[in-house]
Amino acid sequence: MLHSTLNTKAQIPRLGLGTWESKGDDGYNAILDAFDAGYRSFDLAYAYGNEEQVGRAFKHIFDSGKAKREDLFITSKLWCTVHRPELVLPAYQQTLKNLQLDYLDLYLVHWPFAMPVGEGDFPKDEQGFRKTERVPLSATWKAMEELYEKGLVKAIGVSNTPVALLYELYCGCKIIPAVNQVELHPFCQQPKLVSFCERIGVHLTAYSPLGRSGGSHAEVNASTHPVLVEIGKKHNKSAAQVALRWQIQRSQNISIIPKSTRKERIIENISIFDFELTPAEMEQIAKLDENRHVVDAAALFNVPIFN
Ligand SMILES: NC(=O)C1=CN([C@@H]2O[C@H](COP(=O)(O)OP(=O)(O)OC[C@H]3O[C@@H](n4cnc5c(N)ncnc54)[C@H](OP(=O)(O)O)[C@@H]3O)[C@@H](O)[C@H]2O)C=CC1
Ligand SMILES: O=C1CO[C@H](CO)[C@@H](O)[C@@H]1O
Repeated sequence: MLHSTLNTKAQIPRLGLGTWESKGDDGYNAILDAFDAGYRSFDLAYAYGNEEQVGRAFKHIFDSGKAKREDLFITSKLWCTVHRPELVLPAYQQTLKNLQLDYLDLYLVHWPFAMPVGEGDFPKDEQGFRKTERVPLSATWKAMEELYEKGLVKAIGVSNTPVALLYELYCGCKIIPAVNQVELHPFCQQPKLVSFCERIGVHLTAYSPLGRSGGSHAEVNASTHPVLVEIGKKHNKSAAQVALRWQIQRSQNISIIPKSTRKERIIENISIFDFELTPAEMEQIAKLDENRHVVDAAALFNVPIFN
């Protein structure tokens, strides 16, 4: 497995397993199937509501003697309802407990917006948007820095953080985020964010790298797009594999976390390290960018700072 080096000097695998909507037995089995297929990085979040079964799957792997904790790179995320600084350490400890782990390799602030505590995980305002609360990202970040400085977590980072907010944080913080996890796929390439993160040494993890495979937006389906299908035919690979390989070649500073709970796709998605796209093919894919997001932050939070 290829790795990128984070600004903490830790090595992050270029490919990991996404787990949003990996629920119940499917979620449990996906972790085991991915481990057997060679995945060593796993992207989790409190908000995915599956920490219990994911944690059981890790325990099974460790108990079987097939891997030690240090062989895996495990990421999870601080949810929006616990951004108040005094809630960050308890939230981290709760996640560790749910996952039956002693530490995380990477803990991310899931969104740069806070939501009020005590009203459930997804409080809504009268208009149906996620209800926000005024907690500055810098205050939450200070509490994240404390986790890192106490040695409780190996690296800290952010997610869904656009250039302006990231720059503000970067200028004022003690510990520069190791990672910004954002939406990146052929139809949403975010070139300015990619080059800015490279410049300031913040690694990018590409979420929804298949454009959710048309899950919620049929028009951004990386597993059926004709240009990707055609390129794939030349390499005897699927369109999904071409979309994933493109990100591996696009920048050394990007890792990808495709999600699947189907064993054959879990294997398909990691089988991208035995072929190479030509410069002309890379160029063809670069032209597919439409800045089309499947996760629309403004629609979720009613905070139009993104596009
Ligand atoms: N930080 C954040 O705010 C966010 C983080 N994420 C993270 O990123 C991960 C990946 O993103 P996600 O939104 O899940 O979307 P992906 O782009 O990874 O697409 C997942 C969808 O594609 C299908 N799929 C997977 N592999 C293939 C394939 N080879 N061919 C065809 N279809 C395929 C899956 O179905 P099936 O399972 O049936 O195979 C699933 O419906 C998430 O799971 C999560 O961990 C995602 C969104 C936001
Ligand atoms: O991580 C996530 C998975 O997808 C959700 C729905 O689009 C996002 O809101 C969330 O940030």
